[in-house]
Amino acid sequence: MGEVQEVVEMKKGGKNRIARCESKARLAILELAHMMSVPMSLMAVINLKVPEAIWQDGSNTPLSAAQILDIIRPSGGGDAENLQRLLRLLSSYDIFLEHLSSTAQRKYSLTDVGISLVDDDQGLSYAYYMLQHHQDALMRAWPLVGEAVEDSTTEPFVKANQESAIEYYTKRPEEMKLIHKCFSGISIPFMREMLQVYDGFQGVETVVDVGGNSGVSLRMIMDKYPNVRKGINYDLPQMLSHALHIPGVTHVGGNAFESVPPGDAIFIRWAILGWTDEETKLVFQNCYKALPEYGKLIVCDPVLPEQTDKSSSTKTLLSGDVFIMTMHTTKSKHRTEQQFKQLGISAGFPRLRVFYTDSYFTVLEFQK
Ligand SMILES: C[S@@+](CC[C@H](N)C(=O)[O-])C[C@H]1O[C@@H](n2cnc3c(N)ncnc32)[C@H](O)[C@@H]1O
Repeated sequence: MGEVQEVVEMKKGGKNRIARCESKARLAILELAHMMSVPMSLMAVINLKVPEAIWQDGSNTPLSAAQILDIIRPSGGGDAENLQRLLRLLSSYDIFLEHLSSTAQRKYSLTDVGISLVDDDQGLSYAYYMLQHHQDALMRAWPLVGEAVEDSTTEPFVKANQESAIEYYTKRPEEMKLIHKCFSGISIPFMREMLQVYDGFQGVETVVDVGGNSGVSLRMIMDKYPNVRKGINYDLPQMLSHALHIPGVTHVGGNAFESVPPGDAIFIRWAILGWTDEETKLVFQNCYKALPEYGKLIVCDPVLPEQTDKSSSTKTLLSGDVFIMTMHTTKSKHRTEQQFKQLGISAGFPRLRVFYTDSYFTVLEFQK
């Protein structure tokens, strides 16, 4: 049998189909099957405070697993060989940089990705996003993801935990604290970068941040734009417990599905993904009512590409979409630019300008 004929037979499902499956395809499946080792190992090194042990206030000196163990367990104990196994795996995912000596001794420093896990001077880092995404309640919901297909009336999180995420976390202040740290840890670096390139807050006096949480985005907007003299941080009452004291900012508890306070510009960052199309339309209509003529609704949300390619940004956006389907309502979602445009039009916003300022979040400016 010729080679082409063999491939045709294989694709048709001949009896030796699996045996003849290309080695690249077999490897791809094994990589996916082992994928869980990656986030779990990353969680382990974060919990063991390995990034801080290597970072040491910026020295980032390469250390062996045994040296790291001496720092994280000063009273002794621990298994250096097993720690090294985690470090090797995570080096292959660009968290650590492996330094292999001629005597086969391995040492590890942090890459840029690894450095993003170390707390900054405000006590924030990307580690909290990682920790929050693997909290126990979420880990209980993951095995039920397929049920979002079979019965989309109840989200997997509720099936696993018998209550919605907001009800669950409101009762657990320690876990809620982690969520707030996760939000700020993600939002501050994004806002810093966005404010360098997006100037849509010029000439605006009052900004309402819908779903603003701690108010940290408003603080950064007002620091950069002194013309914004009044900020209203509008969030669900139970989410305002960690609101910051910021001169010029009033924290208002309320539900955007019911109403939105008036302002010259309304900002909604990283909240729409948690809403269904109907809920988003409702909030957009409330924003439309709350804005003056030519007022702006400025949205920052993940925006899906139309084409499904294999880039890491597409993979991250699509895996985030499945996360939201599992943990929020099954019909909350990441959207394409076209879907956002249609939602804007359905609520009365005729114009949309899109600014791709970051590889994950996009700025969408709807004008009344
Ligand atoms: C992922 S967090 C983002 C927080 C903040 N905007 C940021 O970028 O860090 C989403 C926020 O939207 C708020 N939110 C969700 N639904 C809301 C609603 N119906 N009305 C007001 N706020 C809401 C949540 O309480 C939460 O604080």
